[in-house]
Amino acid sequence: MKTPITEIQPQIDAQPLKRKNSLGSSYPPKNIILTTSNGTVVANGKGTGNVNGVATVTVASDSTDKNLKDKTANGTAEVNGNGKQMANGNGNKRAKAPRVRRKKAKKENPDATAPKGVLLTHEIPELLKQHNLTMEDITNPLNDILNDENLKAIYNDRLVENVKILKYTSNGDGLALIPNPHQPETKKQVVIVPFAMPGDIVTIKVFITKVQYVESDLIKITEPSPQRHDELIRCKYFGSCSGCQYQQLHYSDQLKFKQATIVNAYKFFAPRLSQNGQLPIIGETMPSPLQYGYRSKLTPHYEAHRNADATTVPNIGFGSKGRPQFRSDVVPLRDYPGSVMDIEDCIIGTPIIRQGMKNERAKLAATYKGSKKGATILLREDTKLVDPESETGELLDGPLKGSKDINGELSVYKTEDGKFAKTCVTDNNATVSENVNGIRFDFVANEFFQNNNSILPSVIKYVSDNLSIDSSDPTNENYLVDAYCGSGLFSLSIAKDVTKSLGVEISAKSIQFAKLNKGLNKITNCDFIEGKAEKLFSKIDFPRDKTSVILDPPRKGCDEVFLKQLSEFYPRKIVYVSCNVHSQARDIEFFLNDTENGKHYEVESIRGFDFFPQTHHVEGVAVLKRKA
Ligand SMILES: C[S@@+](CC[C@H](N)C(=O)[O-])C[C@H]1O[C@@H](n2cnc3c(N)ncnc32)[C@H](O)[C@@H]1O
Repeated sequence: MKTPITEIQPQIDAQPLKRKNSLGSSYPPKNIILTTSNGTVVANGKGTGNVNGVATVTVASDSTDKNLKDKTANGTAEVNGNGKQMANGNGNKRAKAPRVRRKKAKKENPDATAPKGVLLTHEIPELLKQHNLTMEDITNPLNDILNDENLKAIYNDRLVENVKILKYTSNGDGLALIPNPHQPETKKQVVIVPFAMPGDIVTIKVFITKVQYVESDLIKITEPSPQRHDELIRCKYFGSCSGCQYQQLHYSDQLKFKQATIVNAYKFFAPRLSQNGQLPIIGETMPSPLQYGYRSKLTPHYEAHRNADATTVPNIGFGSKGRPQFRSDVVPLRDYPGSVMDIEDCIIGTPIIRQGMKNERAKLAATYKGSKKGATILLREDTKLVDPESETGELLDGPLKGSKDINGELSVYKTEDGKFAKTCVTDNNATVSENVNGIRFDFVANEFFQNNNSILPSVIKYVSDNLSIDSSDPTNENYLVDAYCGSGLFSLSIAKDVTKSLGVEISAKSIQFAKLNKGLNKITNCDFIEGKAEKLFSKIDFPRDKTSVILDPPRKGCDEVFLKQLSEFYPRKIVYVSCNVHSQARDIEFFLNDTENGKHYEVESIRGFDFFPQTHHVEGVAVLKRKA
């Protein structure tokens, strides 16, 4: 039996309380806490409800709320201004508010120069500016959505038609504006649509809401962009596999979009240089000689089975990007639990890497007995020089090793010119070789080495041409500093034109191989030291006016300590090679504006190199020279 209400103080409205969400509209909250005879007093679990007064009520002794029942039998409970409840009955026990945890959205705090960081700090604000919108106009009430199933249903899992894709993100995803489903008249949402491109009009399915944007799957292209040429798509996994974004584009358009990525990177991350007219026009992107069949390393993987005893061979391949459907009529995708797609072949891989993938998949299928763990399979090309003098095709760089086919035969690919024999190595710790311009580079299979051999000769030539090394007169002295040198690619490639070079690299293994490669190629004028790039400056005794510097840092770029020391050293020329044009732009902005000698430099040129055709990636090469 319910105990009757003894008192309701006038401060509180006995009408059902409604919670206001941050969009300003009311809807019934989930947690009904107290029941009165004249109405329902409602507050949410954490007591953040819209309760403006204090209510003292007798709590039903048969309340279904266990907390209240236990703690406040025969007593009264107060709802204070914050919606918190306190018992003050004769048991003198204070009832705790029911513990209903409110879900809180996780804060997204990515590195500013990573794709998500670029999206949040630059691409979305720019889009809003171009469409006269404020951040408030597109902000989603994520905390409310997470705590309310009705609201969640309104926001997520919905089809939106006639979405016009406005631009590409730096990650190669389409970006658009759509009406906010809860307040379509007044508010909008920024939506990310992988595989859609600027100019497409599409149907999408929104599947998740974040504070500043929503993510969606591309369902249908109702009106293709004039630049879209789906007939160019060569891979049956394109449009679901997360590896490629640009297969539907003519190659010349891929290069243009990559040029635009660099333009944006400098606009976003070098605003002072941009505004002061201190940047050159971004050059055309240098094409890759091979647009498919170029990748000398792939790392397909598989996930652990949810049921550890299951012996079904898992999907082996690459991650899928959502669950798009726009190509489902072309490629019926095998149902894949988890996010890894079953990929039999990857056509951006070199011939021997593709063969290795086939071999390793077959091997796993034949031997798989269930596993609690997933794994990554390394597929790395190993290139051995064939002795041009030998009629039997003897090798010069040691024996062949690597992935075998199902008959146990080592798979070998011989290049058409007969110069090289290639295998696919799967052992992470094996030593492999690569040959660039006749120079042999050995390195450990899972350590860094550039992945597109076909473009390396033109990259090395471009870097070398821009170092201002004048080797026409042998009495000229030219010095080279190779920061982040890996296993010596640039130093050793340019060694013949310089008096002396010094490379620095943090990976002990890579340095060990840089030294070995120097010996293998009978090069004597290159030194290598292991350590952080800053360590370099205490070791350099090269004359600064005759020294050029190559920088080729990892994605995060250089740190400020290094850039300050570089500026103090004051070399005649700097060529900055980067796989992340955003951190490159940030570093160049810092170097020119915020280091001691930065003001004495100018940016001579910036252009991209297409190391990864069919994908959004672009390598940037920027050249800095001293003004005098
Ligand atoms: C993009 S790779 C370039 C390697 C080489 N230039 C090449 O083309 O083969 C970047 C290299 O920087 C190295 N590295 C990362 N952080 C470093 C640091 N603080 N100081 C020196 N080297 C670093 C990595 O080990 C990696 O080999």
